[in-house]
Amino acid sequence: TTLTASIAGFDFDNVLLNAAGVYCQTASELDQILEASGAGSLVTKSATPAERDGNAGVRFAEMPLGSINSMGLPNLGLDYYLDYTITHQDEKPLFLSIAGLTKADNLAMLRDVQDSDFNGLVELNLSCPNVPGKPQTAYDFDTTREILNEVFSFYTKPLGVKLPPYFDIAHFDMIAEILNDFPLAFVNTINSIGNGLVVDPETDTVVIAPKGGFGGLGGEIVKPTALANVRALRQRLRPEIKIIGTGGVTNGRDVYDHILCGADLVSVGTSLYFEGPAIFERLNNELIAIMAEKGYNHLDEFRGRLQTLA
Ligand SMILES: O=C(O)c1[nH]c(=O)[nH]c(=O)c1Cl
Repeated sequence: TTLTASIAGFDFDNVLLNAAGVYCQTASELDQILEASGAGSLVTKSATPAERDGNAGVRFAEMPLGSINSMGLPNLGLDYYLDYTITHQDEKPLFLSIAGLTKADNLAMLRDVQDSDFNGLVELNLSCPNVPGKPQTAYDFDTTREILNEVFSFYTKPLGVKLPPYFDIAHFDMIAEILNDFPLAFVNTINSIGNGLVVDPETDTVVIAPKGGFGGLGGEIVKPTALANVRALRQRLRPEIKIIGTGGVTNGRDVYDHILCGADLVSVGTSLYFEGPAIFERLNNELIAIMAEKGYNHLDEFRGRLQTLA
């Protein structure tokens, strides 16, 4: 059974990696993903130009069927993650995630990466829901087109975007129309479902401190939305734009479902947070078992082959 996939000429020897933000804040965490058997790649915590503390107070909580977070983009700054990825980029194809708070910050960071020795893939995060006062960029279609226009006026290395979930067929059409106009290597869908609210039944309070308890949802609970976004974008995007499926992966069947909906790579967030990097080997083994049951030897035999009903 081969679990290979490729994006922008990079060959991945298996389809799994971490979701940006999970297990990827420090070199120590990143090393654990890099060395984890079953992880084909890694992505760094979304970087801003300078180091950030992020939001104050309790900012992550487990809930039934998933997690809620309002981290607020805590990160060690672009140079830290650029150093890490340049150091390790010959070991596996790597993703560097960036999330500027302004268009100017995104463009400045991309100029730095363009001029650096990093030759891996950049994931431009247009979907952070947790910076107070900042909207999720990719819900603003005009701004998204404007940013991509400026990015591709100078950036020539492989680049993809991390998208928020969309919930309206018209919005799938609109974002795909924009993305198809650009030489994107991939899209990663979905980011957390923004601004959910969880109540602690013991205390009648919210469970995280920032923003009055509103935070991004991840885990099992988001799987149907994640699969819908993977499927809808696969149906609409040019085939050259690959898809990283993220959201709701807890077992091999979830990985299989993301691929069936069209994903080329599959990333794991909430479950990785709770289980640790050993999850990658488990997920790969479970995926291989499902493929064996179905007589598949390669992902190409079922990628994107979700059937509709007559
Ligand atoms: O609060 C965060 O740091 C965060 N949290 C998320 O769930 N998605 C993101 O893209 C980011 Cl940047």
